[in-house]
Amino acid sequence: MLEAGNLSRPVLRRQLRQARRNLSPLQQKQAARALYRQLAQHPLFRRARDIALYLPNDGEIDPRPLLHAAQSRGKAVYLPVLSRWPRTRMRFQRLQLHDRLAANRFRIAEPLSNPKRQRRTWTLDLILLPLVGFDEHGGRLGMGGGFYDRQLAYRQLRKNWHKPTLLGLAHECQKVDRLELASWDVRLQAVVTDGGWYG
Ligand SMILES: Nc1nc2c(c(=O)[nH]1)N(C=O)[C@@H](CNc1ccc(C(=O)N[C@@H](CCC(=O)O)C(=O)O)cc1)CN2
Ligand SMILES: Nc1ncnc2c1ncn2[C@@H]1O[C@H](COP(=O)(O)OP(=O)(O)OP(=O)(O)O)[C@@H](O)[C@H]1O
Repeated sequence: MLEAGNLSRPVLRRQLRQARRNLSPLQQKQAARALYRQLAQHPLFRRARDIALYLPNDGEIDPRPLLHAAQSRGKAVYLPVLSRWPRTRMRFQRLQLHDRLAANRFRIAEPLSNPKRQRRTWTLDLILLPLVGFDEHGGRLGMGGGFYDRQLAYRQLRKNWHKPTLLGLAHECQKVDRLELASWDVRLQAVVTDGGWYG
C-alpha cells in the first residue's frame, strides 16, 4: 500500500493513475468480475432503483457488468455528463438502451446532453463514484476537477443526509494509508474494490 504521508496531491495522483494504467487487460477483466461479485447481490445495490455510475477511463475499474445487471433488473442507470456552461458543472443523465455516446473534453465517453433526462443528485438512490485514490476512512482523491465534490456539496449543509448512498469503486492498488481531506471533500460511505469493502 502506498504511504501518502508527505506526497502532494498532484504527485499522489500521478503515481496512483500510473498504477491502475499498468494493469493488464486480463487483470482489468478479472477485477471487473470481482467487483461485480462484491456488489451485485448486496442490499445497497439490490434495493437501489436509480443508480449513477461511470464509463471507465484511464485504467479505472470497470463497472459495466453492474451497469448491465442494473438495466436488466429494470433499474434506471445514470452517467455523468459535463455541462457546456458552467464548465465546472456536471449532471447525472439517464442512460437509454441505445444511446449514442460521444467523447467529452477529457475524452471520456458520455451521452449527448439532454436536460429532460437529467436528475437532481439528491433524488438518486446510489452513486458509484470513480476515484484515483482512497483510504479506509471514506477519503477520496479524484481526478482533480472537483466535479463530484461540487455536485455533492449540498450534503455538507446537513449532517444526516442519507441519500444517495455514496460508494467509491477502485482497484486494490488505489488504496493509500491516509488522505488529507480538504474542506469541500465529501466522505464516502465505503469503497468497494476487487478485493473487498473498506469503511
Ligand atoms: N470515468 C470517469 N468519468 C468522469 C469522471 C471520472 O473521474 N471518471 N469525472 C470525475 O470527476 C468527471 C471528469 N473529470 C475529470 C477531471 C479532470 C481530468 C483531467 O485532468 N484530465 C487530463 C488533463 C486535462 C485535459 O486533458 O484537458 C489528464 O488526463 O491529465 C479528467 C476528467 C466526469 N466523468
Ligand atoms: N463544493 C465546491 N465548491 C466550489 N469549488 C469546489 C467545490 N468542491 C471542489 N471545488 C474545487 O474543485 C477543485 C478540485 O477539487 P479536488 O482536487 O478535491 O477534486 P477531485 O475530488 O479530485 O475531483 P473529481 O471530484 O472531479 O473527481 C478544487 O480546487 C476546489 O477549489
